[in-house]
Parts: sequence; C-alpha cells; structure tokens
Amino acid sequence: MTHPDQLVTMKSLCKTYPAFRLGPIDWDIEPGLVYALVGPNGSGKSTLFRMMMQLVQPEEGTLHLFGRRYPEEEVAIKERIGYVPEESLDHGKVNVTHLVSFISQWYPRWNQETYKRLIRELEIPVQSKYHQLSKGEKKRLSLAMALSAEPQLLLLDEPTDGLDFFGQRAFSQEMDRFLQPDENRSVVLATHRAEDIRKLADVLVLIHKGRYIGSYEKDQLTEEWKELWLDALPAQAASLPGVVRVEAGPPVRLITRSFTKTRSILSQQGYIVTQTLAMELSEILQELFLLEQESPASNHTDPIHNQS
Ligand SMILES: Nc1ncnc2c1ncn2[C@@H]1O[C@H](COP(=O)(O)OP(=O)(O)OP(=O)(O)O)[C@@H](O)[C@H]1O
Repeated sequence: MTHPDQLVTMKSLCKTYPAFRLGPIDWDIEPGLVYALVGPNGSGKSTLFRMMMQLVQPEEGTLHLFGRRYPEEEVAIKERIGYVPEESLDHGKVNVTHLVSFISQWYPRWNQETYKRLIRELEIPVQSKYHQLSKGEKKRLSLAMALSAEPQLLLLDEPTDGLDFFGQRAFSQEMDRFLQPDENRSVVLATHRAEDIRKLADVLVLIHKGRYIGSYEKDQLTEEWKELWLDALPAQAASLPGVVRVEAGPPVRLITRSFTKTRSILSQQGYIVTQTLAMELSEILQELFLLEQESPASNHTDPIHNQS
C-alpha cells in the first residue's frame, strides 16, 4: 500500500473532452474532514467524482484511494465509498427492496439497522418500483444506501438538489450522525448551497473551468476576509498586503483576504479603520472566483498548505 495517511491522493490528474479540460488536479483527501467542492456550473466537479468512482478514466496523472489503485483493486476501493451521483442512476422497474438487497451484498460493512432507520426517517416508499419514485425520493434512497454501506469516504454530488425542506434538514442531521463515531471518515460534497457549505464543510476546494484553484480552511477564510471602512484613502491602497479590492468612497471601502496583516500595516501608516465588517461565505467565494477570472493563479497565495 502507498499513501496510507490519505484517503485519496491525486497527482497531476487530467481528463480532456472535446470542449473541456479538467486538471492537472493535485489534491489529497485527508481523514476526518468534510470537503466542499465548489465551482460554477461546468467546472468539472462531477467529472472529478466520476474519476474517483472509475466511471471516467483520467488520461494523465495518478489516483490512489485508500492507498490502492484502479482497476486492480476496484472491489477493495468501492466497498469503502458511498457515492450519491448528481443524477440518480437508472435502475428501471425493479422493486426498491429487491434492488437494495442486491446492492447491499457488495458492501461488507452494510448496516441493515441504519438502512431501516433511514428509509423510515426519509420516508422512502420501498414497496414501489424504482422507476416510480420521484426525483427527490430517488435522491433520498441513494443517500440512504450510501450511508448504510458504512463507508470511509462519502462522495456526495449535489445531495440536496431535489430535496424538499424536510429532506434537507434530515440530510444535515444524517451528516452529523455519520461523522460523529469515526474520525477517519471523510465527506466530499459538491454543492451550490452556501448554507450546506457553511454548516458542514471544514475545507473548501475551489475549481474553476477545470482548474484547481486551491483548498481553504473555512474558518480561516471567514476570520481573515473582512470589509474595512476608512475615512481616508491609503496611499497605494490596492498594493497593501492582503487587499484585494478598493472602493475610493467616501467612505473608503477595502476588502482584505488577510485582516491581520492589512490592519497592522494600516495602523503603522496611521490610518484609522472606522468599521470592520464580517463577510458572508458566499461573498468570499464570489471574490475568490472573481480573482481567479481577473488573474488566474493569484489565488495560490493563501490556500491551505501555503498560509502564512
Ligand atoms: N461525457 C462527456 N463528453 C463530453 N463532455 C463532457 C462529458 N461529461 C462532461 N463533459 C463536459 O465537462 C464539463 C464539466 O462537466 P461537469 O459535469 O463535471 O461539471 P460540474 O462542475 O459538475 O457542473 P454542474 O455544477 O453544472 O453540475 C462540462 O463542460 C461538460 O459539458
């Protein structure tokens, strides 16, 4: 086995379609964390999940899951993964109970008690034929199966898409339950819902037009990104450490990605900050994607493994 400490290691992973290129992706998934995979439509999030499930083959790079590789160790890899795809799979006219009893055989740690609890709490009509389920019911079933497999890694591609309010709340509760007993479990969650990211994620992984921008600790982002108001415009404000945006005002408004550094330099230069405002996670993400559009690679100054 290689890379025993990481659940997943990706090195220079690439996939090319006629009109899209994903990668190179270098990303390690560590145990005990919830990752939110965030990117605009068509960034390559589902493609990345599909690579981890061997549904798409990378042309370049290496991919290890639990220190193992496809295709030789497919069974040993997949029995440790719970996957909820963006679009539910087509299982045709089979009865739901029969479908689940067939699929559950593939998972040595399948927990029938968990499954029974989930179908009850998520109100899944297991006597129905699969094709008769609504979109939301298919999503609930997919989630129930992924969780009942007691996986080490949960891959969730827009898991709350199509879920009603009650389903979304049940999803949050189930995520808490899943993560509590085992600190070696991790979740990768692709979502466009800022609320899910705010509530669940430890680390945000940003991807834009197939390019990996970086991984960021969520708490560090919300602590260090701030909006500052000042009475006077500092000299060369846009070049001050941490400053990413300047509005000349009045009042002068600065956005910083490094509150500690910017505040310290402003105070050394004698400028008075009249207000410091916290930023919503959705605003911070918007700024990060704007920076990426304005100057690709500029975001590499503060991702998770490179923060000063
Ligand atoms: N089988 C395929 N053949 C050709 N192009 C594909 C194929 N699968 C995906 N693509 C293209 O790859 C790009 C990334 O798609 P992907 O579904 O991975 O994005 P995404 O980030 O999950 O998007 P969304 O947020 O809209 O779900 C898109 O431009 C898509 O058209």
